Amino acid sequence: MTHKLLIINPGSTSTKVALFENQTQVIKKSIAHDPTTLKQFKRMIDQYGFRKQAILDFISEAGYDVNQMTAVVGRGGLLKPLASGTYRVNEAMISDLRNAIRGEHASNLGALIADAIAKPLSIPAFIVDPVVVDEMHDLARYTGMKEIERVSTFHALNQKAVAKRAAKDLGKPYESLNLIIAHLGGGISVGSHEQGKVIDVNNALDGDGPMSPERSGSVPLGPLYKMCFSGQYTLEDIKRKNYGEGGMVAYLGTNDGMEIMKRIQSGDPLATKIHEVMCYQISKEIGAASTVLKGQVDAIILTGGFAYNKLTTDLITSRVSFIAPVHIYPGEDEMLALAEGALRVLNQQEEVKVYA
Ligand SMILES: Nc1ncnc2c1ncn2[C@@H]1O[C@H](COP(=O)(O)OP(=O)(O)OP(=O)(O)O)[C@@H](O)[C@H]1O
Ligand SMILES: CCCC(=O)O
Repeated sequence: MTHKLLIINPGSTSTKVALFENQTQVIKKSIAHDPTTLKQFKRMIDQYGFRKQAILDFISEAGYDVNQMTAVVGRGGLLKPLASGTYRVNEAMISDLRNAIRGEHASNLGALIADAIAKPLSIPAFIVDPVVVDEMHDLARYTGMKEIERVSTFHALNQKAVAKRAAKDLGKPYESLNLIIAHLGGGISVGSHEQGKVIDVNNALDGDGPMSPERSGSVPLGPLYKMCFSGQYTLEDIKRKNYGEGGMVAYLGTNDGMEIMKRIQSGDPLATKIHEVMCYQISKEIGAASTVLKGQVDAIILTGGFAYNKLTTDLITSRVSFIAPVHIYPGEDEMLALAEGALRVLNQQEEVKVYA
């Protein structure tokens, strides 16, 4: 049987859309959203109608009929912590995403839009490996502040997909390998994969880990709380410094890796320095992950948009290759990973999970 899948992957600056016939991608587009248009929406949920219409317009302009779809699959958002897998979109999930119970993130729109398209067609809507997949071991959950617990929030979909691809290339089951996977995107997460489980990972959304193109990563607490109580900043100002206007954006005014590379090539000393700092911090996080895995590391994998850039991967490799061989899987496999997650359930190779 041929399953016709509509795949929806909302990101901070774009919505990626694809149609799949079983595992074959028929069309794909990354619909870029103008940052000034997005800024008009106060909350993420306010972008729902705008993004849904952009998806439907793309499908009809490409000459396809949404009525022919047999399932819709969205990227999963900030839900309660979950086991890895494929989940049917249900009312509990819709309600938690609408109320942003774990915060605002573009991926919250994946299930909402998938459900809105699927429901009138009486076809199922799914999410796969949302950003809250939680396989962390107990030790990783503690901080030094009793009131604050570490939670697992990372690029679970791409990390899991790339891990399985790398395992195949290494000729071993994912469940038999120890891998460190660094996703280098707009946000950065470094996961310690121990025999098929991500037992520790920095929280890519919450000021934890290395700086990224648009996030601050960890900063010393003392100066931060002085800033918070100085009266000079609102909570929103501080949040933006951590997320959206931190990292490369704070120092260089852009989160665009290509632009930063151009500046480096033209000899810009600040761009060169800040890029090196980001690579240094990523390498430190990889070093920390190697201790989580007690030095038993089969491979280090660099993935995400910045992994396309040789200067970035060379700088990181020069610091971490003593730990394990470094493999580069640039970009992301998220659309295929979403399609495959739905197909495993539709073809009854895996049981669909229920969000409660
Ligand atoms: N060839 C390249 N050289 C340098 N940087 C690049 C290249 N290609 C993409 N990038 C940068 O990678 C980043 C985006 O990566 P990616 O597409 O993985 O992230 P995203 O999907 O926007 O966010 P996230 O991965 O955090 O969800 C951007 O800063 C982009 O400019
Ligand atoms: C938390 C993973 C997704 C992101 O960095 O935006």
